[in-house]
Amino acid sequence: MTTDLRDHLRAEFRWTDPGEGYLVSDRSGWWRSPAILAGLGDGLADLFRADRPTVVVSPEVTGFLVGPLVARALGVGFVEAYRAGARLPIAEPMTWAEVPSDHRGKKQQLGVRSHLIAPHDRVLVVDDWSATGAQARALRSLFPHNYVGTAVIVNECPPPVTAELNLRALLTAADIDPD
Ligand SMILES: O=P(O)(O)OC[C@H]1O[C@H](OP(=O)(O)OP(=O)(O)O)[C@H](O)[C@@H]1O
Repeated sequence: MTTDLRDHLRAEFRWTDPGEGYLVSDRSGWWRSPAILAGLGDGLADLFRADRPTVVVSPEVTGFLVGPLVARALGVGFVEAYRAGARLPIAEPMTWAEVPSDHRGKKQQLGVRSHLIAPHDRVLVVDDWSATGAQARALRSLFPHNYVGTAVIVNECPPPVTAELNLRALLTAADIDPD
């Protein structure tokens, strides 16, 4: 099944050329595909099932789409990690982490509602993509003793970052190479 899922992910991914000297990823075909949507939760969950996560945490906004699929596949709950300044302030107490510099070189803050992660929780971070590992590293810093690893669809991080963050992925950069 995972081989099928990987094939579908490769087939439905596009690079878009906005004409400004760089390509941008178009991941919308993944969500539009019934086969991918049906298989993605289990596909990503299987990367960490043996580690027995008890909760999934994902950064907005695409993580809010992928994370719940994985949580459902694992039979656990889901916690949103919000980007500071992206919306009206959240009323409940939050714990914030600095995101030193993401793949666009922009500083950000990611926060979760403080009461949602318990001391015994085993936290799996889920996202669609890891470019530099900045989101995963920031989230790990919020619960360093609870962090199990990060599951993503595409991992572009170099091996030392992949190992440091225990990143596991369905595709590598080579799978979606535009050349
Ligand atoms: O490994 P990093 O360097 O942290 O980069 C990975 C992040 O980049 C993308 O988010 P993007 O900023 O494109 O926002 P999106 O969630 O709105 O797609 C992706 O969804 C990850 O959250």
